[in-house]
Amino acid sequence: MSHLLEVVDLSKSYRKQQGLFRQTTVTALDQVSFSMNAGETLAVVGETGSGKSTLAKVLVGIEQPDQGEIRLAGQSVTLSHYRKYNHVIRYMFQDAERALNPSQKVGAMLDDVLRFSTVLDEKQRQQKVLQSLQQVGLLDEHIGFYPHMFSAGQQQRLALARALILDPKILILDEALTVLDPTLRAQIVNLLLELQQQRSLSYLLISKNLRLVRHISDYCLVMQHGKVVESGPTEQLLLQPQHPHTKKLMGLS
Ligand SMILES: Nc1ncnc2c1ncn2[C@@H]1O[C@H](COP(=O)(O)OP(=O)(O)OP(=O)(O)O)[C@@H](O)[C@H]1O
Repeated sequence: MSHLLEVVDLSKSYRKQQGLFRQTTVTALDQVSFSMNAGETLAVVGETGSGKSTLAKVLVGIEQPDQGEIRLAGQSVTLSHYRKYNHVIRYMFQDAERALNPSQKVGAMLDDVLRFSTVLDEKQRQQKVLQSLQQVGLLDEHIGFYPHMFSAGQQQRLALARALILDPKILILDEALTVLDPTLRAQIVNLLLELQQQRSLSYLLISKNLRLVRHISDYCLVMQHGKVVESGPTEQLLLQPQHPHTKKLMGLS
């Protein structure tokens, strides 16, 4: 049977202007390959600039790869299908507060996602909005709130509701829990684990927090300069790191 997500030889470079006349090329992804199954959590770790966020952006179609292939349940995905597959992979941004439009009420914000990506009628959309708030522990009355009226933890829940409203199969958490204090982080992690069990959701967790990676991920990719330098089951990888970069991230060298 095919994997839920297969990434094959994905590469992406950026051109950077240096001064007036010089351009340099930065290789953000260099032939990255991996796969993941339904209900699994894959962590992507690596130092700043190793290509983690670029990988996330390519997966959700914000950036286009130069080369390589993304397959969802065995089917090759191209950007022209973005509207179709943006249901399947959703992205949860680093900073929930900044990612939420401050001038839009919660109900309208969630409704916009449905209006853009589904053919549901108004009543069905309203039901879906309420459902998505409830599943992350928010209340029906929150539809009339603006994002700034929420606490940091509630904003994180709201960002999660927006990411989940299209019933994705894969959720990318790009340092999404970094800004939270440990108590709030633990609450959101528990919620994520609950949702994963209920819906067989897969997470791609981008994090520098190796304790979190150890706690919630099944597999781990270690990236350096756009390449995957080590990968494997998280427990084993963190117990017996082989690559010098993994050891450095763990503070062992
Ligand atoms: N839009 C862009 N234009 C030019 N270069 C970029 C762009 N986005 C990323 N880069 C470069 O690509 C490389 C990979 O960046 P990326 O943000 O993917 O790394 P990262 O591992 O996510 O880093 P961090 O942990 O700091 O978020 C870096 O050298 C970065 O400077």
